[in-house]
Amino acid sequence: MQSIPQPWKNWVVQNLMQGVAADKILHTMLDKGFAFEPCKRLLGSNLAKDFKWQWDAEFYRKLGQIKLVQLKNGPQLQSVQGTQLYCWPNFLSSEECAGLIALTDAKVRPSELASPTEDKYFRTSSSADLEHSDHPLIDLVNQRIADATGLNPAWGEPIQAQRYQLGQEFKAHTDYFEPGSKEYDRHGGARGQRSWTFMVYLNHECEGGQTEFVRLNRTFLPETGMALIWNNLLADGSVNPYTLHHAHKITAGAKYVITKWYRDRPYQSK
Ligand SMILES: O=C(O)CCC(=O)C(=O)O
Ligand SMILES: [Fe+2]
Repeated sequence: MQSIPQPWKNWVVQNLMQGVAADKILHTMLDKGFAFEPCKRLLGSNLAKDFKWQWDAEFYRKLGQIKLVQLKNGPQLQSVQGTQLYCWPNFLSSEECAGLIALTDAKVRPSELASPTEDKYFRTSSSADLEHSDHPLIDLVNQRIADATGLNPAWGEPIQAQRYQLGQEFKAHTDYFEPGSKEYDRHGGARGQRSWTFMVYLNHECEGGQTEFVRLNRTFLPETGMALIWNNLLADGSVNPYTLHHAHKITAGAKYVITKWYRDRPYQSK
């Protein structure tokens, strides 16, 4: 899995051959969501040695070192392949989960897709944006996530809840936006790429509904209050395809989760 797809590599070479300045090529790539480090490697000596960019390897190394990584009795690292994936049982109490389920039921609408797909059964769940102003419980949960991660809340999207009823699922997808795609143009840009995902299961009164990281060979069964936390980016800032995951179909009951996605820039809603 290459961090810059071959067609984009060809595009870079063509531009260099036509005499386009390396820093101009670089800025186009950055605007399209490619990370600085792999672009810098690709451009090699064409780019001035002292070219500086805030979102460099050091930036993503720090972004990868969230607080929970350092907690001795905290969540456990679950995965291989250089992916940071943590599981944290009892992150929320069952009372807190029940409160969030009630808020979700009061607000749900059909879920949207970040990337267009021909498959209208790709994501069949319902979603609800749980805003700060909705209820003090949302503030409490946002605060707990901020305390647990040390991530600046300004870089987080509002919490979003998902409800899956019988037969509903979210097929294998990544939470990051594909660099170089229309999806990145629409959702990334000034608001940045998705970095960390902080997800909490709100119930386990269901069959099916497991979350499978299909390229990591890791599957999690819903457990009330348990958090799954993963970094969608690698240490050099490029997207991590190993984070591909599938929320399997519900075969009995219903499943509820909340998700907070973080960006790699301060997030401002449109
Ligand atoms: O419901 C799950 O298990 C995963 C949800 C998810 O992947 C998402 O909302 O992006
Ligand atoms: Fe997801």
